[in-house]
Amino acid sequence: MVQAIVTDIEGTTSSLSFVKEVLFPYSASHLRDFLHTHGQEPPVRRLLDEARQLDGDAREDEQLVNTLLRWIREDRKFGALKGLQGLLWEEGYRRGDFLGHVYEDAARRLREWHGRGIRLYVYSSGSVQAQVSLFRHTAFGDLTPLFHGYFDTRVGGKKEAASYEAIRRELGLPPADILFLSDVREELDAASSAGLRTGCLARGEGPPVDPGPHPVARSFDDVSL
Ligand SMILES: CSCCC(=O)C(=O)COP(=O)(O)O
Ligand SMILES: [Mg+2]
Repeated sequence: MVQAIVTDIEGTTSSLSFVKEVLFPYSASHLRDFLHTHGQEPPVRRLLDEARQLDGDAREDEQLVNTLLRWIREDRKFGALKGLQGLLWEEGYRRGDFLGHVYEDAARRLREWHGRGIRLYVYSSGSVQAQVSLFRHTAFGDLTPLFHGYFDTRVGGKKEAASYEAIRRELGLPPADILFLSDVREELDAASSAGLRTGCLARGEGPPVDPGPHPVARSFDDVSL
């Protein structure tokens, strides 16, 4: 019996285009201003130091900014970049520059599953801060009360079975009682290797999704527990 659902964001609860055409460009165009205003604050400094360690060449501030901008263009999933984006996007949400996109079927079924006592979690490459901000500011209101917890790449990469084993341990449930939802075959394969149930979202946005052996759903309405 499914007791917990762990969901990906981009391509699963939320559209690819929101992430690629709203969030990423926003972080690129606001990065310099954000660092100018907040660059001396301890959480930001820690993330900048972490980014500097990943790119030994980026000793000067300008070089580091250029490295971060390149990582955004290349969609790199480094924790330091994701942490900075999360802080920067939170400002954007609070200013009302955009809302977190969540598909209607996802918002509705997440509410239904929560009402049935199923524990809901998010696992995304976006930082925990970015995940919370997205679900707090949606067209369907604040969805954060629905979630028990959030995981980002601090628990490990999304294509590694060990990450799902760590999540399972944290949830304290048998793996077969946990359903992982994603639009990326390699993530589903990794979750399945750790013994989790899987569901592949193929929403028809962007390049065709390869479901492999995983049950396919065109929306959360098709997800069977
Ligand atoms: C938390 S919204 C931003 C998502 C993001 O930064 C990203 O890289 C997409 O990651 P996902 O694991 O949700 O596909
Ligand atoms: Mg995804």
